[in-house]
Amino acid sequence: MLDTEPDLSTRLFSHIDFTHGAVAAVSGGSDSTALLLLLKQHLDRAASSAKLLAVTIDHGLRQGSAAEAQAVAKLCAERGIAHRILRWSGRKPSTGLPAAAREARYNLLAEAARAEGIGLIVTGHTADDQAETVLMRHARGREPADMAGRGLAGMAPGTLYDWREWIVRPLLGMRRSTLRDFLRREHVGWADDPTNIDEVFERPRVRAALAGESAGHVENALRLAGQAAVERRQLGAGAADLIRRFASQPGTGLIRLDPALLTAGDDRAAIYALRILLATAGGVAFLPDQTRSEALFGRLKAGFLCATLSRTVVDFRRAGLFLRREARGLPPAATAVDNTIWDGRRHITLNDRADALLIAPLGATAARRLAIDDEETPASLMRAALAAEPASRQALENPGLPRGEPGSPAFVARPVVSPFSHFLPSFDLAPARAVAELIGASALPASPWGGHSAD
Ligand SMILES: Nc1ncnc2c1ncn2[C@@H]1O[C@H](COP(=O)(O)OP(=O)(O)OP(=O)(O)O)[C@@H](O)[C@H]1O
Repeated sequence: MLDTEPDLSTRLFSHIDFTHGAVAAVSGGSDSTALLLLLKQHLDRAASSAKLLAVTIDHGLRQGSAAEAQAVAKLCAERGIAHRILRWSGRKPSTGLPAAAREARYNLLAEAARAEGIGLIVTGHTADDQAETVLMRHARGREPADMAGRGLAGMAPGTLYDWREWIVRPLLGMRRSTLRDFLRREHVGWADDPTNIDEVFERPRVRAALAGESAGHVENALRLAGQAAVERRQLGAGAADLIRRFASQPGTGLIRLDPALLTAGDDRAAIYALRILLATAGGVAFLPDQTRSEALFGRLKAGFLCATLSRTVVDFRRAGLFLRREARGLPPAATAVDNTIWDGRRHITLNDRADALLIAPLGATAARRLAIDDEETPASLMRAALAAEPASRQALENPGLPRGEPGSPAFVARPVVSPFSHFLPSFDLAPARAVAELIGASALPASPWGGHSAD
């Protein structure tokens, strides 16, 4: 081994907090195999008590995947690394297979981490993957105004999964060729996934195109991503600041924006804040379209209105600018499932698991019976927001039960920051934190970078 290699693993991992261990996602390809060996080297030297679990997902999608997983198991056994193979046993869709496989993979990795009390998953995404991602997004050119600030930032160094586990990508600044050189020196082989060169798919096409370009082409793409990431973080910090200064929550499900937001002076950040709040109030995973959000912002500047965007009613009147979930398209009454998200907005925790509990929107009739004692906010708005909150059917039908708030003692409905509750790229930490504080969502888990800021 070259003398420089301990420096390499220190450089890659020393800013990450491994106190609570790590799951290494190892497919058996060159990148994640190198990731595993470099991480093991680092932990042996710097954090020998930290738990390391390598996990390989066998998607069962091509011949040979089980053998590749076994090869990783063998390598791990030789190196004294705990390893698990997890199979994707769910239904395989006929369209959108790569996305479904990715979703299943992250879910299995997160479950494995949770089972071991580990809050950190590391993946082997490289600078080459980053360049491909940026070029693909560039080529698609969707929503140019938005992509300039967000999508072109590429993959974030970290992503919070389900508001719980951090997925960290320590190799994002490393070229694949460097990692392969490392493996060759270590005399460790790797598997080549044939789908990586199957040009039916977009990523392999971009990969092949990049292989024919000079190194400068990749560097340009990475520089572009770096600049876009800085812009995205700045925009997020600006939006977070505006949310803290101008947004409040007068009642459950109701967000009030001080109209001074419209003239605060930073329209880009205000529109970004508005988009995040619209998605949150509506329980939508994606931010509303940039162009429509800009148009809405322009109309708000012009005066009072009532409009709907992203399943959210935007009601601007003398008393203020209010956002709430529209009444249309709420989930029908259904048996509550513990630890699930209701309507994209509320995390449901059941207190009493013995009984089948029916949850339905509270509805306008029941909301009308609730006592509202808020002098500043129109009671009709408070009630309209409460009508879209989850309530147990039992509580609704039993007039003897106490009123005042929807819900029931049988479950807790905790707000979630909808656009970031499943995947929160570290670029967007600041606005996610500001919205979580605003709506009373759970606090974010500690950052994997400890005192360093790599987000
Ligand atoms: N079968 C697998 N088992 C475990 N980890 C995997 C598997 N496939 C991919 N990974 C992890 O994901 C990283 C990226 O892999 P790859 O680029 O093939 O996936 P991707 O579909 O682009 O993933 P992503 O959606 O996260 O970008 C790998 O370096 C590895 O850490």
